Amino acid sequence: MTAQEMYDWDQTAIQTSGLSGTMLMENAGRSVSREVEKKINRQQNVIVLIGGGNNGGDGYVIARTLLNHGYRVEAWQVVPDEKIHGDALTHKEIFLQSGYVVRHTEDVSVLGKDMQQADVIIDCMLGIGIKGKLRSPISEVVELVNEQNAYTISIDIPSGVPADEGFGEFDAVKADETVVIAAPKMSAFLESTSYYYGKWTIVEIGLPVKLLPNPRRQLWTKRDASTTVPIRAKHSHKGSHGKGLVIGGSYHMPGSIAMTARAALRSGIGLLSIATPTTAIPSVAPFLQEATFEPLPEEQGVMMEIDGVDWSKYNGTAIGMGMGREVNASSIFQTLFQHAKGPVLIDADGLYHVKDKLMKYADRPDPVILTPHPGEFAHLIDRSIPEVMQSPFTLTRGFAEKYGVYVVLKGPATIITSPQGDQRVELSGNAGLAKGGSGDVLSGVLLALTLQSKSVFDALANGCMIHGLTAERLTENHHSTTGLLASDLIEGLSETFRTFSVSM
Ligand SMILES: NC(=O)C1=CN([C@@H]2O[C@H](COP(=O)(O)OP(=O)(O)OC[C@H]3O[C@@H](n4cnc5c(N)ncnc54)[C@H](O)[C@@H]3O)[C@@H](O)[C@H]2O)[C@@H](O)CC1
Ligand SMILES: [K+]
Repeated sequence: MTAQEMYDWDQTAIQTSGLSGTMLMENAGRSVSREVEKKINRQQNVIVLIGGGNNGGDGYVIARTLLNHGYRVEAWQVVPDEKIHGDALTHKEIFLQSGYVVRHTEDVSVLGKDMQQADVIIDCMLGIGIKGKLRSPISEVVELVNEQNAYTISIDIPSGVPADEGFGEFDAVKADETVVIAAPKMSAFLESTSYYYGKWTIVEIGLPVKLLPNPRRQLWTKRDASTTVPIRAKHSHKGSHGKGLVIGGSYHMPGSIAMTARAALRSGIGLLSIATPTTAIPSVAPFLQEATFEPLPEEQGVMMEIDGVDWSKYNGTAIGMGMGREVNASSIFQTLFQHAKGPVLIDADGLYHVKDKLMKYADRPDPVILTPHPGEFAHLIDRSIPEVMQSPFTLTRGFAEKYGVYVVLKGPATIITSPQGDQRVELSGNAGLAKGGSGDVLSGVLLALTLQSKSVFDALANGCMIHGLTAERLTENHHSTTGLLASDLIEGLSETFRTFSVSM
């Protein structure tokens, strides 16, 4: 969610449900404490750092709850008294009237000395209300926190991190973990900000789900996948699972198309054919006994055209992997969009070629799916990679709506956007995927699932999850993130599918 969506949810709840701000703050503090108590023990010295807004108010509830439960806690208010007001002031008073002591000092170095004795720091200085550069004294305290060895748990957001996307430079607490209140904010998913969160978990604080504003963004979970990954019917035949065509490869680059094809086969596609230059076939064929071939006319090892393909045989296509940049793209994409039936997935070199052709073709009745990494997406929209990384949600939504396409923006948090602008974020995977070939594998998984699912959107989210979970599982067992190869992923897919459904 964005900060504004959070405030709207909060306000609607308070105005219409009868819940008050102080009740929600009590709930938040208690839910967070329950989570924090899993990580700390009563011998440890805990410091709660309290700022001037409602994040600080949560801090007062957390400090009181932990003290009531017998933990060793010091509550440090890091802003002057006049900054504390509203619900936060109410909870400060409850804290004091419970017989507990608030510490504050004009001199940050006194707090610094105290922090050196701390085993755990709970950071409740700033949440979604941060505006602009950090001001004193919080700026100094943030610096101090980051110098300590203490285990740091931030509440809602590591203090200093902006809630929303679109921000550049900032200073912030580097948390070991973050307990997120009610719903993850956009910055939990961006490469430049997610690092500050450490590991994060979400706590529920009693905001009525029915009053949730619809952000049209959803975190895709295993539970979502388990109800939507296609189940193979007992009496199905090969034709019911899709007849896919993958177009790509070249004499010098035959491997990527082979990986896409093999991944599609391992993801349950019914029939698969590979359209690739004639001279590339001998090097690809031995890995793909289950596939058939559409030999393409070529010049110097790259495909020239795809006019000879028998389109009536296929109901879905993936194009681009290893096709090279020297091809006659205009002719190839014209033929493709004129004749290909069913979904068309465009990846890798295909994305390079399709840039100025999208306007013309995206109004086809069947879905078009683009699967760029940030570099490829930056090229597509004429922006820099840092700009893409700073605002991936807004930029992909704008693009998908403009061209009427699905976009799968790949990364540690993969963002999947529908032509209507609905978005899903998928978080599985690890550094083992940051290698050549893993994108080719993903394309194959996505093509196969798209042809077997009722919903393209579900297929894309599930495909990303299965791909990522496979990497996680393989690196837990035999492999390392260093040594994991894209081809290992393909062989690992089968096992991942087993975990998802009984008869897939
Ligand atoms: N439904 C909700 O949204 C709920 C939110 N709660 C908490 O409330 C937080 C939001 O509260 P607020 O809106 O009061 O915002 P914050 O508590 O995040 O911050 C506002 C305070 O920070 C100061 N500040 C802003 N920018 C600063 C900067 N650059 N340097 C130094 N100080 C700065 C402001 O002067 C103000 O005192 C959430 O993050 C969450 O922790 C909970 O209390 C429960 C309910
Ligand atoms: K915080």
